[in-house]
Amino acid sequence: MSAEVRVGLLGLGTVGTGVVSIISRHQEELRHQVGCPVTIKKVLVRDKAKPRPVDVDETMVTEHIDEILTDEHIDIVIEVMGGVESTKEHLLKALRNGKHVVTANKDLMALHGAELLRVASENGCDLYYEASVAGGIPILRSLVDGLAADRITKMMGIVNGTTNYILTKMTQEGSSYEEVLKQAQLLGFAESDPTADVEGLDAARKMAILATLGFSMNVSLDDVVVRGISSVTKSDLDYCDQLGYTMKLIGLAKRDDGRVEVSVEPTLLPKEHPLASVHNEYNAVYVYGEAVGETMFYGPGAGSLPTATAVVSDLVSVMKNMRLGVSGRIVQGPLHERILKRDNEIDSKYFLRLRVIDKAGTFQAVTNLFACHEVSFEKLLQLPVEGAEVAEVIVITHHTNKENYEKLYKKLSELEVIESIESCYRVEGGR
Ligand SMILES: NC(=O)C1=CN([C@@H]2O[C@H](COP(=O)(O)OP(=O)(O)OC[C@H]3O[C@@H](n4cnc5c(N)ncnc54)[C@H](OP(=O)(O)O)[C@@H]3O)[C@@H](O)[C@H]2O)C=CC1
Ligand SMILES: N[C@@H](CC=O)C(=O)O
Ligand code: NA
Repeated sequence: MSAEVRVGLLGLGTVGTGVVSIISRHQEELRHQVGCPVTIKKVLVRDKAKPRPVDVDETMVTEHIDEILTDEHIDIVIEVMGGVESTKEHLLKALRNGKHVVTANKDLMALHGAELLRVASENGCDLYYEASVAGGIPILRSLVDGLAADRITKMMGIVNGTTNYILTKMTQEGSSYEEVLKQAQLLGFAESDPTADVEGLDAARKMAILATLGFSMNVSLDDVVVRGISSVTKSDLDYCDQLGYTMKLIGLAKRDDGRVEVSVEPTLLPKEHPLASVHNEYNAVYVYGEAVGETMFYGPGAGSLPTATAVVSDLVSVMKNMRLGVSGRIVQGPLHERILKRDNEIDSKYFLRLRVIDKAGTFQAVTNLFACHEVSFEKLLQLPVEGAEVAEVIVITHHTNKENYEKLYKKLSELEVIESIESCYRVEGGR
């Protein structure tokens, strides 16, 4: 190992500027841990002329990625620029050129993680990606190291900062969806195209990564059932509140008898549930292991310095491996075959908001359908709608399986006395 470790940084946006700042401010701590100074040698940006909030020597900044990927003096590439296909090619090139890689890119890891890890291993290189899931929370290393002895059966979490920020502000301050999304973008939480955040795809990518590591099986993005928050309304949030629930975008990965379900959807949690009090851009992941029982990991899931902490901590791991001569340790393939649960094996409670015609017999028609599908009520609320001959019926069901629920939903949508199904959500926690 040379007298200093030289880093090439791809990207100088929200996360990249955090990385520069931590490496410069915490140089003493870093040097103490790895035994030599850490230097950023080159930084890739799209537009050199753009003003930057951190001090970076102009001569270090380039718009040409090959100046980093082929520089034989660069030991480690940090990728915080985003992108999938071209970024994958760049990182493969870096690995084949013997450079270790640290990335925050969940889009890339969820789609091409297995290939990148294989190429890293073939080239004796490390590839770390802690920042890709739940920003500053050290969740991947907790699964891989801290809980290595256990068999994980459930992971449930808030893994997208932007949507949690939006739902928090809509619930607590009555702000509008559009207004809060703009704030989340300004604060640097949202992706460059925030569709991935609000439609649940960003969280789905993270859940695929978590399930792959936690369950030791190849869980792909296509295996994740995804629904975002863009259709959640203020009235839904008000009803949740009245019924004692909080709405969160919940990522769920469950394993029962070797079969798994992985989903991301807006979900009602009882207000006393530990995840219900995770607000703003904060994330939290609940992990259940057969031996350890319940554990919970909490922290900032997005933002410059928190995310950069995960990136620079990975950098420290890479440097320690270099010093010990154990870089590119054999990557273990998955232990288990990935078998998805069938719908009749997926168990949950559900919230339904129905707009019904307010006349005699309606209620009975609705309750009959529930009974026919073996779905029973845990909570039921009927409210007249002012100035209209309709009423709103809000139901929280007892536990049922997804197959029954979906059959019921279809029949409800065809029932004459139901004007519309305004909304439906999964309900977790509680009895
Ligand atoms: N923001 C966050 O809180 C978190 C982000 N991440 C992930 O980290 C990565 C970076 O996110 P973030 O910092 O927010 O993104 P930004 O959009 O803020 O920054 C991206 C940076 O990469 C540069 N860049 C992008 N594409 C290219 C390209 N083709 N060639 C050269 N330079 C390029 C941009 O250059 P220029 O400045 O000139 O435009 C910019 O400096 C993403 O993968 C994201 O998903 C992960 C966890 C949290
Ligand atoms: N856009 C993401 C950033 C971190 O992964 C989020 O909001 O969580
Ligand atoms: Na993390």
